[in-house]
Amino acid sequence: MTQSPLILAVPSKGRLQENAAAFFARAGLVFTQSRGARDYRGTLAGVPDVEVAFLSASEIVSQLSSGTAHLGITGEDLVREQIPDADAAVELLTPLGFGHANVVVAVPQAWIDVRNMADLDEVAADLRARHGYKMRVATKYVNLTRRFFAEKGVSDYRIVESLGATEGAPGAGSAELIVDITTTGATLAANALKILDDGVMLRSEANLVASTRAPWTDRAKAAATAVLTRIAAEEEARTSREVRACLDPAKASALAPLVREHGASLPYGNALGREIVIHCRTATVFDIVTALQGLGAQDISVRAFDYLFRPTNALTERLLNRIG
Ligand SMILES: Nc1ncnc2c1ncn2[C@@H]1O[C@H](COP(=O)(O)OP(=O)(O)OP(=O)(O)O)[C@@H](O)[C@H]1O
Ligand SMILES: O=P(O)(O)OC[C@H]1O[C@H](OP(=O)(O)OP(=O)(O)O)[C@H](O)[C@@H]1O
Ligand SMILES: [Mg+2]
Repeated sequence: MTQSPLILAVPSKGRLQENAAAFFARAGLVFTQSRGARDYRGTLAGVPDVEVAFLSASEIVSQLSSGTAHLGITGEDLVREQIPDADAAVELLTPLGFGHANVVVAVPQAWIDVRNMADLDEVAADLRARHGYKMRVATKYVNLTRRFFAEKGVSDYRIVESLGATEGAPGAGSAELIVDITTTGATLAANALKILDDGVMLRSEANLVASTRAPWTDRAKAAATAVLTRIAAEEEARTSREVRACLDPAKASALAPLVREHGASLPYGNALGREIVIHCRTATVFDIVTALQGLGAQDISVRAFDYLFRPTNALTERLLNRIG
């Protein structure tokens, strides 16, 4: 029996598409897509055993949850909303630094006395007494809303499921308040809504997510390791620098403590000759240069890398720890 390949789910539209494609490109992972009318499938150039599925952010969550896809990029908001037992079904391998958005509770700005979740109890009681109906919350984040409102002890409300333009609901009279995602706040402001002081339910961003339920064959594991190793090597490169210098061998004994003090390393060992090579975090470069100058080092150079492959990386370890 042939072992199934790795299914990598990538956003094909919407807010995450461009950034996700750029993220893979940075890691030298290039899609070769055969995007015919119905064939939203592709491969990764030069990485065997990977099948790329181009899907919407929300479909990616469904496929990770069911185990149809092994790895995917999607928003944490959707993971938390769509998967009841998210921590069992998926592993968030790493946040990606894009797709930032907060899931928030927002009410009309005109409600000047309503500032926090506790104030909603009064609103609910008032609506009931004066108009005889339950306070209505418009949202597509039904599960997140139920969980958050329960935590805050607000129970006298009903959810009006919204499929889009949620911010318009209070103005249209179909709900009193909303739960939705916001980034700049422009849409909330345009609809004269304000976020409650304790109304930030989740700070979300795009994540690289692994499914624990997908068929992790040896073939899929090997392909995932190849992909994650490249991603990790790009990140390691971006956050690291190489410092080279010419140092009097008589000063070599001062190198190990210098490197230790700055959390750096001597990847090729301590100086035998005069040339020394240090790998360090970007932020520590100039402190290290100064320290080397203090030792009388000369012709100090600092270089960036394209890729830096370490013997192990946190991404692959995280995945293998989880899927065994
Ligand atoms: N304004 C935003 N800025 C940055 N990221 C956002 C923003 N809105 C949403 N996102 C992130 O992108 C994910 C997908 O949103 P997107 O708008 O692409 O699709 P959607 O609206 O959920 O679905 P559909 O494309 O089917 O309408 C969201 O769940 C969230 O994680
Ligand atoms: O705080 P802001 O920067 O104004 O962004 C928030 C808006 O962005 C998203 O909608 P999107 O444009 O993705 O349209 P959608 O409702 O069709 O998802 C979200 O649903 C908000 O409506
Ligand atoms: Mg959207």
